[in-house]
Order: sequence, then C-alpha cells, then structure tokens
Amino acid sequence: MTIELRGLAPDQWGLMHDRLERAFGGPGDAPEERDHWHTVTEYDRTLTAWDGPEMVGTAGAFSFRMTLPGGAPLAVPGVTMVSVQPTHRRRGLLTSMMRRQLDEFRDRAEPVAVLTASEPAIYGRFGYGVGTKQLHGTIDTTRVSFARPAGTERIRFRLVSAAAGLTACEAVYARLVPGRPGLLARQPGWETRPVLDPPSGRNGAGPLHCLLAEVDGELRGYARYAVTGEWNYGGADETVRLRDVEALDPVTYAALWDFLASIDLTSKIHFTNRPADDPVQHLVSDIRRCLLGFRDGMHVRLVDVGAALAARAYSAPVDVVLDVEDAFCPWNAGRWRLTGDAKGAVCERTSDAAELSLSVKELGAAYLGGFGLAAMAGAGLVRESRPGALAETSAAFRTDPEPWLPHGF
Ligand SMILES: CC(=O)SCCNC(=O)CCNC(=O)[C@H](O)C(C)(C)COP(=O)(O)OP(=O)(O)OC[C@H]1O[C@@H](n2cnc3c(N)ncnc32)[C@H](O)[C@@H]1OP(=O)(O)O
Repeated sequence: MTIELRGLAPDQWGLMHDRLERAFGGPGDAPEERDHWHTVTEYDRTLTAWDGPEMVGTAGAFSFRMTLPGGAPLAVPGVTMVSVQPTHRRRGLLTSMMRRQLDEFRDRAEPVAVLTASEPAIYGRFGYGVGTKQLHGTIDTTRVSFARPAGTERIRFRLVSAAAGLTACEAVYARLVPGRPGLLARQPGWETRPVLDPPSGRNGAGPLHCLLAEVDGELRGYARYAVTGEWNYGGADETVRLRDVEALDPVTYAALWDFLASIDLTSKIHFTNRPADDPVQHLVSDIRRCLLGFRDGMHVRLVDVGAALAARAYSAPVDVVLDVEDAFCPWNAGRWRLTGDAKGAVCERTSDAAELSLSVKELGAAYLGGFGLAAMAGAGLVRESRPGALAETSAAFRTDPEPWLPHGF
C-alpha cells in the first residue's frame, strides 16, 4: 500500500466531509453545522491521504489567536478534522499526517499547536499534553441556593433568541478573551458558532435561549441555555442545559446563576464545560449536590520550545535549566535556560547542567498554567536535579485564573 499525502482541492470538500463523518460514525452533521465547517475550512492547511483513487485520511488546522499567561495573544494552529478510514486504521496514517503537520507548523514559525481530542489517548505520543480542564456538573436546584451579592437588584434581565443576542454577547466575550489563558479570539467565520442549534442536536431540549443581564441599559453579562421537556408522574422535572454564562463583573455573574436556578418547572442545571476555577463553586450553598467533575479540555504541543516558553509571562520570577525529551520533534530535545517573570521571558539553548528533566508532553500540559509541574513530578514525570528548582518553576508556570477553552473545534 502506498499512501500519498496531498492538499485539499476546492471541489473535494464534500468528499472530505463525508469521509470525516464516516470515520466519526453517528448520524452526521446537520446542514447548518456542515455549512459552518465548510466556511471555516482553510484549504491551504488541510491534508488528505490517498490510497490510489480513495481518500482515506484527513487532517486540518485553523489559524487561531490564543491568550497566553500574561494576556498576550499568540497565533496558534488548531488541529482539527483528523480522521483515518476504518479500512486503513493502525497502519501509521495518522502518524504520517502528524509528522507533516508539525513540520509545517515549524516552517510557519508557529511555536505552539492546540487541539481538542475525540479521545485523549491519541495525541500524547505526538507530544501533546492536556493543558486545560473542562468542569462539568449537575446542580440540584431544589436543594442548592445561590448567593446574591449586593447590587443584583439593579440588574434587568431580557430573554431573546440566541441569534438576536449574538452580536451584543460577542462584544462581552471579546472583552473577556485577554483575561484568561487558553481563550481564542473569535476569527472570521466563527461568529455564529456559539449559537448553532440544529433541532437534530437538541436531544430532547427546546431551542437555545439567550438571557441578557443589563444595568442601566448596558449589557453586563449573558447566559445561553435550553430547557429539556422532562415530566414524570410527580410533575415537571426539567433541566436547564447551560451552554454559556459570562459576565463582566461578579455581581452580574451571581445574578445570572441565581436566575438560571429559579426557572419555573426546572429542578437541575446541567453543564459540561466550565473553567475548573469557575466562581460558581463559591456561590452555591452545597457544593456536594453540584456533582462536579472534570475531564480533559484543550491539548497543547510546544512546536518550538524556546519560542513558546519565551512567548508567555510567568507568575513568579523563574531561572531554570530544563532538559527536554522530544522524540517526535527532536529539534526541541536538550537543555534550555528559561529566565522570566510577569513582564516576559527569554528561553535559549544552554550547556549548563539540567535542573529539571521532563518530556515535551509535560511541558505542553504545564504551558498554560492549568496543571502543576509539582503534581507531574509526583507521578515521576518531572525530575529535579537542583533542590528548589521544582517548587520555583511549578509556581512560576501556574496561572490565576486557570486556562480554559469554552468550546471544541
Ligand atoms: C483533533 C481531532 O480531530 S480529534 C479526532 C480524531 N479522529 C477520530 O477519533 C475519528 C476515528 N478514529 C480515526 O479516524 C483513527 O483511528 C485515528 C485518526 C484516531 C488514528 O489513526 P491511525 O492511522 O489508525 O493511527 P496510527 O496507525 O498512525 O497510530 C499511531 C499509534 O497511535 C495509536 N492509536 C491510534 N489511534 C488510537 C486511539 N484511538 N486510542 C489509542 N491509541 C491510538 C496506535 O495504536 C499506534 O500506536 P503504536 O505506535 O504504539 O503502534
């Protein structure tokens, strides 16, 4: 079998999407979702794998801008649309596409790549580490009450359709992007993604609503949610399925949650992707009845260790020699001296003795500040050769607030 990797011709998008849907299984995308993916496809960043006349593999990348620790944006490729046909799995096609992609990212001088994985076990071998978490929960709103700080009485709520509220909500979201590592600035073509709501994807819920929270006519926050239609012999037992909730100040944030918890006929709020440090944990009267948990969010790959580590800021002064293992991108392997603080950093090759040793996967996991190097050392994945280096470096890498990405791609 000879597999050839090529780009994507303009008339091949439909075939590529059909192949993707076949590899992913399930009913496939609704027409509006398909249109969205078509709009945002970057042809010059899409790879296809061919076995003779058959397209048997796909992989793409989106040109995103991601907030780094410290608040600066960085251009990052968001790896996407990865698939290998069931007839061609486990013969190294994904490996060859990852090879091609990472070489291209390096040629484009993109020091960091990100992705959201269908399965977390796939990408570690290519040097991606889990860099953000997704907090999920189901809050029993018949038992849990929410704090209402002073000032909530000034907030006026309006309910509109998700589409009608979109422009105003996007302006709020844009103001929040620099404040949390991992957030992606909305790129052209992505504006309507937050309100895509095909009936076939609602799983028993009604349409997506947009709740606007205003003070003196100014929008201060919003929530997007749908309500399921569950009733049983005891009466209504509906669930608020929360998609987004964002606010520019804590009073509005508290008021939004309190509103969501008090919608008639509902008894639960269910959410699948909030930041791990969501302040909602401090608003509730009973955290146990929120059934909180977390899973992997965005996976992060340092394509160029030196440029990536120099691009972010650090929570505390750091001066450390890192010895990095990177079998898949050997240009990163070896020793780097990282010197930085809250204002910026320098990271250069050094022949000085190593103080911390780790693989590029652990460095990717720590990069946005959501996972601690000290915890990874507890698992034997980071090794300290200068006493104190681990505690200093771990503290410097951590970020407050925690990194987060509110959606997949
Ligand atoms: C960012 C995104 O787009 S995420 C979406 C990923 N796509 C999907 O999940 C769709 C369904 N799955 C597929 O299309 C394919 O199975 C893929 C893309 C996940 C894997 O493609 P393959 O060509 O089979 O991978 P390849 O043969 O290169 O495997 C390389 C290694 O990864 C391992 N691997 C591949 N897929 C998986 C998996 N799902 N879970 C665990 N390990 C895996 C292989 O066993 C192999 O290990 P080895 O080197 O120790 O032998």
